[in-house]
Parts: sequence; C-alpha cells; structure tokens
Amino acid sequence: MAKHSLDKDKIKILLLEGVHQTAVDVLERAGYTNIEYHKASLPEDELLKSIKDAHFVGLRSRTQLTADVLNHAEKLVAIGCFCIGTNQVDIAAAEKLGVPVFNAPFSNTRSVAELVLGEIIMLMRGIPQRNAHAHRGGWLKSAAGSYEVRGKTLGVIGYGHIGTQLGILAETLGMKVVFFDIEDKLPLGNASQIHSLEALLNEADVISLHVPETPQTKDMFGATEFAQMREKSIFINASRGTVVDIEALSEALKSGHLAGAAIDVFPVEPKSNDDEFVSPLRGLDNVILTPHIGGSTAEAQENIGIEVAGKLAKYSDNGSTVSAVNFPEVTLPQHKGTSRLLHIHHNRPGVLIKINQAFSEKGINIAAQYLQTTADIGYVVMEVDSNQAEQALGELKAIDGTIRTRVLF
Ligand SMILES: NC(=O)c1ccc[n+]([C@@H]2O[C@H](COP(=O)([O-])OP(=O)(O)OC[C@H]3O[C@@H](n4cnc5c(N)ncnc54)[C@H](O)[C@@H]3O)[C@@H](O)[C@H]2O)c1
Ligand SMILES: O=C(O)[C@H](O)COP(=O)(O)O
Repeated sequence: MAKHSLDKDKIKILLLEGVHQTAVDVLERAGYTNIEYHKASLPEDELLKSIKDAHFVGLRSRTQLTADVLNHAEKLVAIGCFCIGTNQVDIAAAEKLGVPVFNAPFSNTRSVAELVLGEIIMLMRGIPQRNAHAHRGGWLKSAAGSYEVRGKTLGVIGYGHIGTQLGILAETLGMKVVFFDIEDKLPLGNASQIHSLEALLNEADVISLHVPETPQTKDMFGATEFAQMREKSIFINASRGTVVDIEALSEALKSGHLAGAAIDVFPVEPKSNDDEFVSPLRGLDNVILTPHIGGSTAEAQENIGIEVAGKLAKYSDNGSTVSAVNFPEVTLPQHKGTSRLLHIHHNRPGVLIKINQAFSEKGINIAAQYLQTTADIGYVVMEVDSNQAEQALGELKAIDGTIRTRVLF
C-alpha cells in the first residue's frame, strides 16, 4: 500500500449527497478510514466548516463548490463529482488552486437513455394525462392523440454519450434519428446530423436535450425555439434545468402547441427531499415531472461509487490524473524503490528548467520525470531516491511559480 507524507488515517475525505456505499468500500480498502459521510447536501455554513480541513471531497449535482467555498478548503487535494455533470464546481478556480476534479463520464449514461426512451413512448401515447384522469376517477379510452413511436422522428440536441445511446435505442424501435451538436459527430446507426437547430426543430416529432450546462447552453431553449418545434410535438429535458426557459415551456404546453413534455431537471431544484418543489409545470397532466433522477438507478450509483472513489484513491496514492476534467492528464505506473514527488505550478516558461537545475546543484538524482500542462498550470511528477525525498520536496517548494507539492514515499 502506498505510503504518504501524511498518514492515510489523517487524510480526511468528505462525502456528500449520499454517494453509494461502494465509494466508502473502495476508499476503505485503499486504507482511507477518516471518512465524513453525509446523506444529503450541506447548508453552506456547514459545508464551509466541513470542507475546511478536508483533503478530498465527493459530491453529486446539488452541492455548489464555488470559488469562495474552494478558497475555504485549505487542505483540498482533489474533488470527485459522483455524477456526469461538473457544472456545480468552479472547475477553473479548482485548477488555479491545483486541485483536480474527477467525474464519472458514462456510468449513468444508460440509465438516462432508458428513462428518456420510456418517456418518449409514454408521451407519444398520451399516457400521463390518461393516467392522471384515471386517478381522478375518469376514463379516457380513446385513440385521439395517441401514436406509435415507429416511423416518428427523434431530434437529439447534444449528441454525446447520452444522446448517441438514446439514438441507438430509439432506432431499435423504428424511429428516425436526427441530431444537432456544435461539433461534427460520427452518426451512429442511421442517424444524421443537421447543422441548423431551427431545421432540426422543424423536422422532429420529439426533441430531447442532452447538452452540458455551459455559458453557451444557458437559456439556449426559449419561446423562439418552442415556436420552431412542430405543432403537437414532444419536448424532453434530462440535461440541466438552466438550459430551458421554463416559463416559455409552460406557455408552449398551455397553448397546446406542444402535446407533452418530460422534465427531470429544473432551473431551481429543492435542496432536499423535505423541501417543496415549485414549478410552473405543476398541475399539467401532459407533463411527466421527475425529481432529477435520470441517473439514479442502483446500477449507475454503484458503478459511479466505484469509478470516482477509485480515481480519488489513485490520485492520492500515485498521482495519476487520468480523466480529470480540469487538469493536465498524467498516466503513471506504480513506483517501487523510489519516492514520487508531485509538483503543480503556474504554467510559465522555465519552471522545469529551474527544478532540474535545483536538483542537479543539490545532487538529487531524478529516476523518472513526467510533465503535462494546460494553458494555466503544469503538473510535474518525479521519482527520486527515497533518502533524498524530503530534501527534494524542500527544493520543489522553493521553486518560483509553485502552487502545491506532495510526496509519496
Ligand atoms: N438528469 C440526470 O440525472 C442526468 C444524468 C447524467 C447527465 N446529465 C446531464 O446530461 C449532460 C449530457 O451528458 P453526456 O454524458 O451525454 O455529455 P457529453 O459530454 O458526452 O455530451 C454532450 C454533447 O453536447 C454537445 N454540446 C455542447 N454544447 C452544445 C451546444 N451549445 N449545442 C449543441 N450541442 C452541444 C457536445 O458537443 C457533446 O456532444 C451532462 O452534462 C449532464 O449535465 C443529467
Ligand atoms: O450529472 C449527472 O450525472 C446527473 O445530473 C446526476 O446527478 P445526481 O448524481 O445528483 O443525481
């Protein structure tokens, strides 16, 4: 088991939002026993207290790690988003602090795609309103507004992991798939890319959003886009609530322009299961409302727990940053017989030369060296004789431009 400059039982891991037990198991198996576990997200004052001395933090989509919160986290080494989205973390601020952010880029992809597929079938048949009617003692036995999905056109906006998976599943039901993406994408199956959002909206019977939350996608769907959708078409959003103008969606549904919708994510979501859900969509029988559970299946949560906890443990144990979303990616073999030094610095010319010069002047032999950079930071990993590790760490700390350093014995 890797030995650290700090004993593993002193490394505090803060886990929030009820991440799956598999995460705790993976961390404990790796020797990390100082785990503070919370079933829900924390109010900001409690978060600030708990994160102050945490070395690692694990969260899902609810906890907001703003630059301010991160600046309170004096000992933070890495962040694990136990989900796909990383928009809840100020990843640029984390990068500047030398803190890598990891996520689970595809462990819940299938869960979202299956949910959306089911919703397409339900909405095309007008089931939500018939179901609601029956619960009130009504009996809407009629074929009016009820259609097979076979032969209909699905328009996917954001043809990434989820969008492509959904497209493949929809094709197996006989749907035609068209998609819009800002990047040129390889169409899977018989799907085809349409480069104009308006043209896609004009063509599709069902629109499903699968874009990340970015400055460009914020409010990307409003009254104009709903008006461009076909009369009596269906709208689905399981991406992020900030992407859609929810009032405009409500209007498009109330006017009858849209036949139905399924919405899993909202501009403002309740902070806990005890808070009230407030939305202009409440009470609309033709809308399926789900409480941000697109990725909430047993399979997805179990896999996410293993994947993200594994990435945190690996970064802690050997410095590997593979698949970090904001950090230079370095793949590292296990180190044996040497100590590994990790050096995160501002990406300015000459830092590596200074390190090598300092080591050479002090007679510190470098057995291996790896370097990766982003526009803002550089990440150097070096292996030195264990009996020179402390001295080497001191030299590294003195290098101009250093953000942080760590040693793994
Ligand atoms: N409801 C849930 O529980 C749930 C679960 C998982 C993911 N999500 C959300 O779904 C999003 C998508 O997940 P993914 O794994 O498919 O992500 P991904 O990164 O694999 O795919 C996103 C796609 O959107 C495209 N895109 C980005 N900006 C765009 C724009 N302005 N217009 C058109 N296309 C654009 C990208 O090029 C990419 O192809 C996540 O970022 C997350 O926010 C929600
Ligand atoms: O980004 C994601 O993976 C989803 O939004 C799921 O987030 P959750 O883990 O908070 O449900």
